Amino acid sequence: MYRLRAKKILSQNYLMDMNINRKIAKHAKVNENDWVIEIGPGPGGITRGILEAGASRLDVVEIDNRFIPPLQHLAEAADSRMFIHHKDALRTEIGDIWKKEPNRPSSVPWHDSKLPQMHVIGNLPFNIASPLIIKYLRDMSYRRGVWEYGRVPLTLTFQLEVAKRLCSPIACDTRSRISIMAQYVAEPKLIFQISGSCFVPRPQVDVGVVRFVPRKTPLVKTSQKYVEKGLKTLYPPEMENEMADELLKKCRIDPTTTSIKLGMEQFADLAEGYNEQCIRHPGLFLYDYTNKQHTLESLSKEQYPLPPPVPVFDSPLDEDSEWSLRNFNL
Ligand SMILES: C[S@@+](CC[C@H](N)C(=O)[O-])C[C@H]1O[C@@H](n2cnc3c(N)ncnc32)[C@H](O)[C@@H]1O
Repeated sequence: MYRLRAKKILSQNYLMDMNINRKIAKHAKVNENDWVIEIGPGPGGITRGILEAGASRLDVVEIDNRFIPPLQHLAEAADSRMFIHHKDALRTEIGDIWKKEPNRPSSVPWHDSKLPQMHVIGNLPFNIASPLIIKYLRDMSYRRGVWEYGRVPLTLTFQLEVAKRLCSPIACDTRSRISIMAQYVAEPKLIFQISGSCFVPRPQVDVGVVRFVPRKTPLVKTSQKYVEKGLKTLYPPEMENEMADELLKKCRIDPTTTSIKLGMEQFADLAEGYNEQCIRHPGLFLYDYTNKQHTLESLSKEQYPLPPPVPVFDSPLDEDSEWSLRNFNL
């Protein structure tokens, strides 16, 4: 009706099959009276699926002005349930969309088994999928944005290879840093796959739909102590000041910040920097501050005094991810 063509620069691959659009809404577990934010609605296929599932409010964030008229058309038919935000999702704080809405569903404490009646859903453009998921995982770990309201589930599409990495179990060659970043704060599940042939135009890859349910408590325990204090326990007393200081400087982390304030990318930097120190100081990797008998010298004579090599996978994520370890000259 609107004679729209896909723009390659916006990675537009539309899902025109309403059975799949309904399936996404169903597997995202959208129920009557839920509130939903959809990222990148495009011509509105999934949008219809969400409205049909009975969402009582749907906010869509779309960057391409060509889609605004058809979305308005849909909004008119949706009995005041749908609101359009003509914006760039990467620059939009989605938590602000509902901030001033007095009738929004009740917030649910993070430790509660129940989830809030809210969802974030999107068939994302592949070129914004990586930065957006990093942003949302970070917001989840800080419990900010929509995650201020509780453990709001997030259902997003990714190219299948990335979806597999996000959900990868251990000891699998799909396991990568993004698996840890996602699984530390959420339980991501690859809920179903969509063949590339279901999209218009057809992308070169298949697609995985991933549902992230935030964990009640992150798996990595954090404390309110200064981060420097915790780091020092990684080293024998004679080198703790120098090594902790070096690591924090390289990662550009304030020593008096608390570990709860560190984002996942800073944890990744610390892990990588510590690994590098362990390679420079054989035996350090085996050091355990609770075992006072061990010295660095005795540990360096053990059979495996160095950390195991870090496996390297070619990943499209490595190229554009903002948390690459630029600080280190390894
Ligand atoms: C892969 S298409 C999917 C469209 C629709 N959801 C579907 O399934 O048919 C991605 C959509 O996201 C939109 N988009 C791209 N970059 C965006 C951004 N930064 N913020 C918001 N929307 C964006 C595109 O204009 C396009 O409509």
